[in-house]
Amino acid sequence: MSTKIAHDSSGTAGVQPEKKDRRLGLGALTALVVGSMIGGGAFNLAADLAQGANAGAILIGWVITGIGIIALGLSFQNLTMRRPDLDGGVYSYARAGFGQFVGFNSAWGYWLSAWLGNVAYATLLFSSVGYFFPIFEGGQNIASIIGASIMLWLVHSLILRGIHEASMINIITTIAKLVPIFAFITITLFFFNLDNFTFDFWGQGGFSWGSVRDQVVSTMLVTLWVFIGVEGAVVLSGRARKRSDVGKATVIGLLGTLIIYLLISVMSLGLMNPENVASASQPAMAYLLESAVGPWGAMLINGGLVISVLGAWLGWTLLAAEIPFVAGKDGVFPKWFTKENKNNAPANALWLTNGLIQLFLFTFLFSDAAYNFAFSLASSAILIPYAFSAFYQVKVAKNGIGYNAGERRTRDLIIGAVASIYGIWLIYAAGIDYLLLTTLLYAPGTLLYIKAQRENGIKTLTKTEWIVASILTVLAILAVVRIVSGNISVF
Ligand SMILES: NC(=[NH2+])NCCC[C@H](N)C(=O)O
Repeated sequence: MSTKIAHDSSGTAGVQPEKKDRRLGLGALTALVVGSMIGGGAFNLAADLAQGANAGAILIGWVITGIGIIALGLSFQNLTMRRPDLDGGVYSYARAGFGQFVGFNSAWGYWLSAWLGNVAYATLLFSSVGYFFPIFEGGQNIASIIGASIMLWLVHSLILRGIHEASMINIITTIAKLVPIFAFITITLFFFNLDNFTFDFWGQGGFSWGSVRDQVVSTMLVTLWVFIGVEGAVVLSGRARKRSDVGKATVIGLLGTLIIYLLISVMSLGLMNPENVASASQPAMAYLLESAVGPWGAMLINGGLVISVLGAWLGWTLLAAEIPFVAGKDGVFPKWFTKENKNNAPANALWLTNGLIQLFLFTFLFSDAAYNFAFSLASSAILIPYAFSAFYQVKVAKNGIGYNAGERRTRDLIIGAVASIYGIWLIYAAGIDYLLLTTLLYAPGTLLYIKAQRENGIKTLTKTEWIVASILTVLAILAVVRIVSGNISVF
């Protein structure tokens, strides 16, 4: 993954700093865009989808996600073009369009999602390591927590020393993830059994609107999770050698990723019936391939996963520290977050981020589906920054912000509208429980916002800010009540 947030320390990177002006052809660019979205989610995708849905609903889920994500991706691309001055990443659109408080919450949500995603990566990583070293089996036992903690602080110290993502690391991890995934798709093609795929196609023995709707809804946080990173992927398209390739690379990259995900889920359901896919051990892709070709299949996938997730972990840690750092510089987060060490690493932001990850690693002990829980939270948390970016796209197109006089804007308006509808639909689909949990994570943010505003010389919240903050707090309390009373099963 990669982002447009440029940290002003590129000259001091410990590992080859990436050249800013490296231009790419369409092929290389597409690989980069695809590779930046695929991290770990792909490797357990089939099981995560099959847990709540059968083939028919899964296909519908992909159609909705495809339309929504492409609209969102194109919105990000358009916003990059119309507002080149906003280089703080995703949250800066929310702020430009809807003010400081919305900007703050978008940065907060994006940050939450970034590190919660790494919690998910930790358990996924160790479930794969557990294939080779059974002591870690399952990826969420005490050994895995210790292993993940060591990894966490290793990455931490590397970043404190000033390491950046190097293009070499990107190339290696991109190959390491794409080769096993393509191998999986190609091999399972030969084992595809239409009877498996059509088995109980609509679930519950036949089609019914209510059941299919519920199934589709159940896939939405999963399909979103695997597309997180789309905002950074789009920015990569800007590195096209030819100007005309920028838009093409975005669409081809997004469609390519969609097709890969679609094939992973379809091929898995062709291999065995939905119940068996759903109950495959984590990471499902490894065990599905093993069932077809024997142990080397699992080795290939698990090996690829380990490299892929390590790369993504590093990338998302850099980003997770970068978000509050940049927001701090913009006065949206407290100044505390802007502290750098002598290697120009955002030290305070990094310590807080990794400290929280460490804390959340302990939840593995109480959880029986740690990976699922963590990525669902990461997906829910990112809804605010994504939705407000989509809303801003509508605003930009409607008011002609950054457009030449007389330039046509209808297409962009439609794209923004579709992305906005997708965003709102996701909020509905996330379900009340995840929304309540998310408010629990958003509510404490308000305290930081108040601090940041004080530093800006603004002593009181505005009336709207009070109202929103109060609603958040009430919902957060409700979340706690429901957790304590056992109505939301967190673990
Ligand atoms: N650490 C994170 N926040 N990762 C989010 C990116 C998830 C990515 N799309 C994946 O499938 O793995």
